[in-house]
Amino acid sequence: MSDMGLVVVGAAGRMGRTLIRIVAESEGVRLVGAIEREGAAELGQDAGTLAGLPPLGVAVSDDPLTVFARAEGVLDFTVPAATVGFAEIAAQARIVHVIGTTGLSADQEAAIDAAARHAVVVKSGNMSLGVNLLAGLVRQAARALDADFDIEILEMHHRHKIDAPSGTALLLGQAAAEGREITLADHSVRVRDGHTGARPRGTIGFATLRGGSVAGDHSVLFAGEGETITLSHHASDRAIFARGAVKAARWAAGRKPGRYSMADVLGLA
Ligand SMILES: NC(=O)C1=CN([C@@H]2O[C@H](COP(=O)(O)OP(=O)(O)OC[C@H]3O[C@@H](n4cnc5c(N)ncnc54)[C@H](OP(=O)(O)O)[C@@H]3O)[C@@H](O)[C@H]2O)C=CC1
Ligand SMILES: O=C(O)C1=N[C@H](C(=O)O)C[C@H](O)C1
Repeated sequence: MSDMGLVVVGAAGRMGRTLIRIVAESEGVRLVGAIEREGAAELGQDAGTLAGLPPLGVAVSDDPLTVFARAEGVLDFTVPAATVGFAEIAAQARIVHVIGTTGLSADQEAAIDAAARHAVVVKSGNMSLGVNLLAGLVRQAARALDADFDIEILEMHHRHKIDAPSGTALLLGQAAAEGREITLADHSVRVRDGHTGARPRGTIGFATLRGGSVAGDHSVLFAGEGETITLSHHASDRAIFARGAVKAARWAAGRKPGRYSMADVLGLA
């Protein structure tokens, strides 16, 4: 079987460069395209050079329509509006779309659902094995502990991150809500400021820290009377997300159109 041809969009970004490196060193896949937005300084550069590797013979382009036509999958860690556009083009080309982008609105999520009627989409707020395993543990703990245990989700990321709470924090919140058999949207507290009053029982709180170069730290606290259980994940290298994305693309190849999660890919669903 020939290697799966992958395109990295947002090629010059933190994740884009990491993805190019991981695709180049992974078995069963090869880089066939690298996309940046119109006007980007990196257009025309070799994708390998951009990622700190020897040249790969793939020039960065701003023409996804042409590049997707010669690919079997797209790895997309960009921004929500760009991801919605790429989803339409990937669906037209009937190729796998692996989406790591976070911070999509409800309307943007609906656009991804629409694209997934025609193409295989794997979307997750976190592509690492560790976080997806953690989500299962959080679900289990939330099922075992009643609302006497307050659930709080704490995340910290680098100073450049533009969305909050992180996609991972929301994924972990969703897992906790499922364990408790409640709806996250009706129980989440995402902001606290000033005279807030006492904590409403049964809510799931989110706290966001931003600073430095932190790749992604998440903790879920179950705080009871006299004891607190903390479940945590610490990312020290973005390669964990990129390896997960490559795994997802390979898993998705040849599947029925639809929207899948990383838990599906890892057999944790
Ligand atoms: N699910 C997961 O496991 C993970 C998800 N993420 C998510 O991935 C996303 C990207 O993160 P990160 O790499 O740190 O961000 P960066 O800002 O470093 O990278 C995003 C890249 O996308 C480019 N871009 C923006 N619009 C377009 C467009 N229309 N066409 C092509 N390229 C475009 C940006 O270019 P420019 O800067 O010139 O605008 C930039 O190079 C975030 O949403 C983040 O939360 C990150 C890590 C793991
Ligand atoms: O922006 C990032 O960097 C990350 N974003 C994802 C998120 O929003 O959870 C995943 C990871 O934590 C890194």
